[in-house]
Formats: sequence, structure tokens, C-alpha cells
Amino acid sequence: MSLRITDLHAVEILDSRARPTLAVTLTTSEGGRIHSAVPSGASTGSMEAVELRDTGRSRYGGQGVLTAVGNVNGEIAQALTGRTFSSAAAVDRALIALDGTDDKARLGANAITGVSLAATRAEAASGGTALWQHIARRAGTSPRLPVPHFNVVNGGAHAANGLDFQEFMLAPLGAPSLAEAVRAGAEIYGRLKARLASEGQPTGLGDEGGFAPDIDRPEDVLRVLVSAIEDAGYAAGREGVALALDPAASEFREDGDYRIAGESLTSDQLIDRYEEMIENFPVWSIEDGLAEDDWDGWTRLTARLGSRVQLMGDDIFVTDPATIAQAVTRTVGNSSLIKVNQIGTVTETLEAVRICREAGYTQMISHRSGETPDAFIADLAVGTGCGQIKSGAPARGERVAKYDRLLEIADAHPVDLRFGVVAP
Ligand SMILES: C=C(OP(=O)(O)O)C(=O)O
Ligand SMILES: [Mg+2]
Repeated sequence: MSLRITDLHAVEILDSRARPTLAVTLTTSEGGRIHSAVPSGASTGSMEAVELRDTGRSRYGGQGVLTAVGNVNGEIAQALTGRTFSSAAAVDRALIALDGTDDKARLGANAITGVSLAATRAEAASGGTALWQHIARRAGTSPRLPVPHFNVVNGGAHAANGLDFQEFMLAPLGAPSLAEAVRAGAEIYGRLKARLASEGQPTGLGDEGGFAPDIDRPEDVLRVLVSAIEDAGYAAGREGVALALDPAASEFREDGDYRIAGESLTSDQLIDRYEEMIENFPVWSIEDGLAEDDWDGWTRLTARLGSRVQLMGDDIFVTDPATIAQAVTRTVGNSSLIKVNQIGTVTETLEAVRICREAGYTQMISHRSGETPDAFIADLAVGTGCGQIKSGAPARGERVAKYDRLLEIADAHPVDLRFGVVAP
């Protein structure tokens, strides 16, 4: 299989937060015209590959992406157009070499991600395979339908409320199928709205389509969520619908402590608090429970709770194969969130997934808080066979696009694709 790139074009578009991002169209002589769009985070890890923004320009308050767009249409297009590549991985290698930096700061991780996503899609199209099947073949993985993790209460950097924890997710671990998992998410979302309204809470939405109530204590949110699960007729727990947290603790780190609902906690006090939450509520997974600079705290967190819950690194690992390998050596966490634009290419993303798999770390494929209708991550989740995905609430088009793509894949493969999380 080879890819002859005949044209490459990027344009500035808007993401779901009304911030500029870019869309790429890549034309090959084999696969036709391929589109991709690039998401963008708000609570980003400091070691993420660098998203290029037009600081200093007045358009979009200096937050446009015309420089990144120009890099695709200029230097990258010049380097790739007219060339034949042996694979999409070869395109990624060319992009990394052309950029020449460790963090993709020169051409921009957003520019590089857009081209990398399109190259992977073009390779799948040229072989006549579905994207998820192509990814599985490329990565040497067994495809699987992931358990969707629906972020139904938003706080932190994703909402204008006083809630410090960023994400409260429904995890329908006990659902018999993807369709039933999606149905559970949607039904509980509806019951949650009714319950919040009946308690006099606002039902406006945060960035990922979850509700943004005026609740400060995470335990109070967990209590409402368990009630909403039961209101909808489901059992709260790992046999039914469990809960997953992304506190995004780097965002409420202050002077070496953690500030939650006005209280200052040490790493160990926060770990105690998580232990209580695990005992009192059906929490099965905690992402970024501690901050990205608190590796010693993470070691203690993992020693204390790692046999009971999934401890997932996002800001601390940033989908970086080298950082994940270091975490494995130091027994930090037992799971990694996976975001393509944190590292910048599909090739490096698949490498991060491989390192996790070989080390017995589970993985969850993730959207960003600023999204587009591009559903690449749905295919990535199925193709890698990691068994978990998060794409926000079961509401709002840019979130639902991923869940709907999963439903279509599931419908077309009722027998050969298994559904569920993968044991580490
Ligand atoms: C999706 C997340 O948020 P963002 O895209 O803002 O980093 C996250 O922290 O997991
Ligand atoms: Mg996170």
C-alpha cells in the first residue's frame, strides 16, 4: 500500500467553544479527498505537544490558528505534495522530521495532528477498509467496542460553577451491548436533569454537554448521580452503571496542596478523600486524581488504591510514550488517557497504546473539551480494542457524533465485535 499525496489544504474553522481550530483536506491519487478536523483542550497538561495560536494578532483575541493553517498550506504542503509515501506512518515520520522540535512547537501540533489524522484516513480509504479495521491492522490489536464514559456533570476549567472537580462520568460497565450502554447514558442524563431541576439547581451545560450545577462538594454530585441512575431504573455499581471521575487535579493545585471547595488538602489527605469516595460511591476510575507535578503523591496513590480502582494519567502522561514508560517503571497509575493531539501524530499515539498494553496499563481514548464533528476517535477506540472511550455527555452534536459512529459500527458488526472494558 502506498500514498501519493497530490494536494493538501487547511482552513480555519470553529470548534464547539467558538474558538478557531483547523480542518485539513488531503488528496491522494489512491484515496480521493479526505477530511479531518483538530480538537483543542482547555485543561491541558504542560508537557503536551504545542498547539500553535496566533498570539499578538487581534483576530479572535489573538487566539486564531492562521499560522498553523499557513504551515499546512505552505511548508508542509510543499514537503509532502507530489511525494509517494509507503504508509501513513511514513507521512508521520516526515512531519516529525520536518518540524524538527521535541514538542512540535515550530509547525504546531494542531497543524501536524490534522495532517496525520487525514493521512491515516487516506491509507484506510486506499485499502478499501473501514478506519477502525485499518487501525487494528496497523496496530496489531484486536478490535472491540468500548464502554462509553458519559461526562454528565461539568466543573473545573469546563464550567463557570464553583465545582473544582472537572468531570463526573457515567460508566455503564454492566451494559450487555454498546446500544444498551448508550441508552443507559441518555436515560440517566434525562433523569439527572429532572432531579437537578427539582432540587432548584440550574440545568445549563458546561463545555462537554454535562450539567453545571451550583454544587461545590464532589460527594454531593456523586450522591445526585447515584439517585439519577436509580431514578432511571438502573443499578448503581460495576454490574450496572458505575461512576468515573476526572478531577483534573493540576487545575486546583495551589502552593503544593490541593484546594477543594475552599479547603486545602495535602496529597495524602486528598488520597484519603478518594478512598472514602470509593467506599461510599460506585466510583471505578479516577483520572488525574493528583497533579502532573506530584509524581511522589501518584506513587502513594497507586500503592494505596491501585488494586481497587483504575488510576488514569492524562495531564501527567500527555499520551507521550516516553513518559508512560517512565510511569510504568515507577508504578505511577495503572491506566492512561489517550488523546492524539497531546502528542501530535497517530503513529506516536499507537505507540503510547502499545506501551500501555504491554505494561498492563488500561487505556481510554478521549475527545478534547473543544471539539468538532470529526469522529476519528470512535474508530480509534474500536481499532485499538482498548475497551473505553470518553466523548462528553450523550448530548450536543460534536459529542454525540462519536457515540453515533460507534452505534453504526456496532450495528454493522453484531457478532464479530465484542463490547466491554479490557481487564489489565
Ligand atoms: C478532555 C479533557 O479536557 P481538555 O480537553 O480540556 O484537556 C480532560 O481533561 O480529560
Ligand atoms: Mg483529563
